[in-house]
Amino acid sequence: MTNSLPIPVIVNGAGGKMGREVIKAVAASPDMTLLGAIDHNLAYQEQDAGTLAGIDPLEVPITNDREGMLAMAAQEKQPGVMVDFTHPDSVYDNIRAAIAYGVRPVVGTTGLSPAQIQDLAEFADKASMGCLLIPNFSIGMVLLQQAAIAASRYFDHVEIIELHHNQKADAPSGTAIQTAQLLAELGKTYNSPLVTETEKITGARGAEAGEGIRIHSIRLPGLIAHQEVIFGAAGQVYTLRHDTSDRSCYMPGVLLAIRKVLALKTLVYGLEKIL
Ligand SMILES: NC(=O)C1=CN([C@@H]2O[C@H](COP(=O)(O)OP(=O)(O)OC[C@H]3O[C@@H](n4cnc5c(N)ncnc54)[C@H](OP(=O)(O)O)[C@@H]3O)[C@@H](O)[C@H]2O)C=CC1
Ligand SMILES: O=C(O)C1=N[C@H](C(=O)O)C[C@H](O)C1
Repeated sequence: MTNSLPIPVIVNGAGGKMGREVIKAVAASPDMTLLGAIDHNLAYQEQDAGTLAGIDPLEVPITNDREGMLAMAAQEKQPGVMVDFTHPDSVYDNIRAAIAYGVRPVVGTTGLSPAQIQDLAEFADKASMGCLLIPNFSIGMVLLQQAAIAASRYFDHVEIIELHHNQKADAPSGTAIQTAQLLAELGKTYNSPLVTETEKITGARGAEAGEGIRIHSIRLPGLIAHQEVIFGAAGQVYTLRHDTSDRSCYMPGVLLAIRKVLALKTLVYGLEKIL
């Protein structure tokens, strides 16, 4: 039996689809306490985070005062964690602010550029602080990516299709970009063209994500988050597919990341690195 204090957690983007799930998951975790809930949407100000998430009140009012909340976390006996599910436009500033206050970021928000990630890695290094950037918190997606890496030894042709709800701000998805990176890092070039291709409508062949890998993004109401990695070779097609039917699938990964980030001293990218 351990008598260590619960991990103080701040949720940024608390009123959003993922923020509400995280509030429920943190509230149900005995080794964590919800210290604060941030959201810039004025409609949520002062609302109780628990009530908004659909559980019992937690006596944590939602605020848009990020600096005040981080300053409060910096006063805690235990190092705090900020879970960020906000927006591609704000996540970079949120991460820098958290690190500056000694609060460890666990980041699900996608859309950071490679230059921003590099800059944040240097910032975390200088501060000797852990920071987790996780494009996808579901175990199923890690397994799909591992299967794709295994398949790439035998297939030279691959394309990625990602399908999401139509409220998603960034395209392609962070997961699709990471999947393409994992395949590109294996040191081969895919999809050598057999003919000279002409796009009659720009974008018809998707976006080139490096080493010949193409990503196609679909946005429709009715979808949550889905990805296919399709390999082709003479006479056969091998399709890997992951479907999200409920955002609760991300929560075991989020809780694991909150626990793991405290022991890190650098920025780490990808759930597979902490499993
Ligand atoms: N890594 C993973 O496993 C997953 C990652 N995601 C990513 O997480 C992010 C959020 O997704 P989702 O919850 O669906 O999005 P939502 O739009 O449902 O939620 C985001 C919330 O954050 C608020 N917000 C936006 N900007 C700020 C800011 N600067 N400060 C504080 N609050 C802010 C929004 O308010 P308002 O609406 O008023 O702008 C909204 O309430 C996206 O980048 C998405 O791709 C999503 C699912 C899984
Ligand atoms: O916006 C979403 O919903 C999701 N975003 C992440 C991404 O961009 O990869 C993770 C998951 O696909 C859900």
